[in-house]
Amino acid sequence: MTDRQALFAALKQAAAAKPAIAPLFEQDSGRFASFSRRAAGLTLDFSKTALTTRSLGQLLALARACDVEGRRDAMFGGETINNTESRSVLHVALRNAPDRPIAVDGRDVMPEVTKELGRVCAFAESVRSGAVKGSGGAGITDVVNIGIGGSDLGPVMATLALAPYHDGPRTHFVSNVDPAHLADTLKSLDPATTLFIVASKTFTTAETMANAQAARAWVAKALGEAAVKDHFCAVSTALKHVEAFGIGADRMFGFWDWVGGRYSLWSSIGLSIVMAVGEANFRAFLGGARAMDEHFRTAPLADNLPVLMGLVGVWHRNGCGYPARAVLPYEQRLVRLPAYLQQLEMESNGKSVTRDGAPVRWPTGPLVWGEPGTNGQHAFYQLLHQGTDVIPAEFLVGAEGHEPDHADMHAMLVANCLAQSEALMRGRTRDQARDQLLAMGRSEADADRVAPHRVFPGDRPSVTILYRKLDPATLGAIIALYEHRVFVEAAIYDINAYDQWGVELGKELATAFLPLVTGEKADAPASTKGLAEALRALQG
Ligand SMILES: O=P(O)(O)OC[C@H]1O[C@H](O)[C@H](O)[C@@H](O)[C@@H]1O
Repeated sequence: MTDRQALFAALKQAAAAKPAIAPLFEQDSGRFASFSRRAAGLTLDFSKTALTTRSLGQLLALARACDVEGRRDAMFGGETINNTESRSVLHVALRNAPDRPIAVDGRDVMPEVTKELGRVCAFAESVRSGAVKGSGGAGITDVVNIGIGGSDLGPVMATLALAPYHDGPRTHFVSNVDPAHLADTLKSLDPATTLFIVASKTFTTAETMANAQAARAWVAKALGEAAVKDHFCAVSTALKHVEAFGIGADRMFGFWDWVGGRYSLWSSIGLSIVMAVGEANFRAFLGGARAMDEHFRTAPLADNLPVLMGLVGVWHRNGCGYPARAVLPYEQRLVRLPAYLQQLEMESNGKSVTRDGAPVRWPTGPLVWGEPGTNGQHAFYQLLHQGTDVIPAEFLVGAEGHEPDHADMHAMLVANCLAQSEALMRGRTRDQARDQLLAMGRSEADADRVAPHRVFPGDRPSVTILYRKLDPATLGAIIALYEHRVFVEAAIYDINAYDQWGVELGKELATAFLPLVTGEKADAPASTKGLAEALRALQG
């Protein structure tokens, strides 16, 4: 058995003796080349970390000891690696070449995957062309995806990311059970030209069902009950529930229990994406992910982008003890990437027991958060540069934008991205701060007083992901890179990344507390009763 505790202890030891990052570039002029790798149109630069050839070697040995390759092959081979739900984990099948079989329980899933993708694309294209009409004969101008979690975040993130490729109906997303979300969305829509996609793997999620019923009532009120069938379609694994809602099998698009919710945007859950950007772009998106899958499956560990990104994550979390990481896309259209990654990474690797149910004895997934640059620079970067915690940063930036008339602004964007990783690493000493103040004409006394506030400790690590342009294939490769990075970290932590029992307790209590909130029931735990009573007292 792998003695992970000993391996993590050794990693901590190595991290305790880690060198300062900036001088590593002085000692080795080839550091960028040695500590960056390219695949599937992406370049991963991890040279601005404290990793050395030696500590990287140690991390690669850790990956081997934890059998990352064996686990990876088990996933691609359709084995039941989600052991608490007894399921395979096969989002990779959704973008696999149709002629390469992947078997679950001895049966090739590729024919059904290919067929369902064909149905999704055909339906989306007929909505886009105007062939699918509303009940009154008008074409569809607006599509509203009703879903939450994995049935929302992926499509939201991807449709925003691919805005330059939109040539279909406008897409909207309603997720929150707060009725404000639906109300604000419907305000500008015409029921006669609106199509709702009810997206839910289980078709039992309370928020989604409440929003779907409210949307259904909105359509029925405006157009009559008979119109509902023309204004709804569904994406789910639960045909019976979909039929009970009143959506026919021809308007239901399926997927399978071996697709986790947070890994599902490649499946029929991507219907809203196809509506927005069309079949060819969606297939290019799948193609980008497929290229990353091929790379992850076949490249040696030392050249393997998801493996290296996972190892950098483990180095920072378990070696250096950093509690969080920031995702900082210098790409406005990736505005929802951090939220998407929060679900992908934190719902997958926010676990405290090993696959066998024993308490883990090492930290698992970190807190993930972020915002696009340059906006974040004018908000929270202060803490990244001068706060008391070191928070490794992950920058993403493209060589080109989609606005050729504004290449000058794109150049500013890129310069800011490069400046931030350099500033985090380089820092500024007290003497440098003092000299700068003197050069600005401040008195010696003033310079002495202010200099400590202008010190940047530096030596703060980052990785940078570079790409040519955020096109569909590139987005696919980026998302697949992050998915496999989660996989690598989970393999090293020996946890099951594919269940999410931690979301259950709150849901159970919400159901139990509803009568308390509506005033039908008075007894409740003392800790909650006071809040419920105070809220009721505040009601107008
Ligand atoms: O797609 P659904 O079945 O409606 O599930 C939507 C979401 O809800 C759950 O609470 C899970 O935490 C998520 O992993 C899931 O994506």
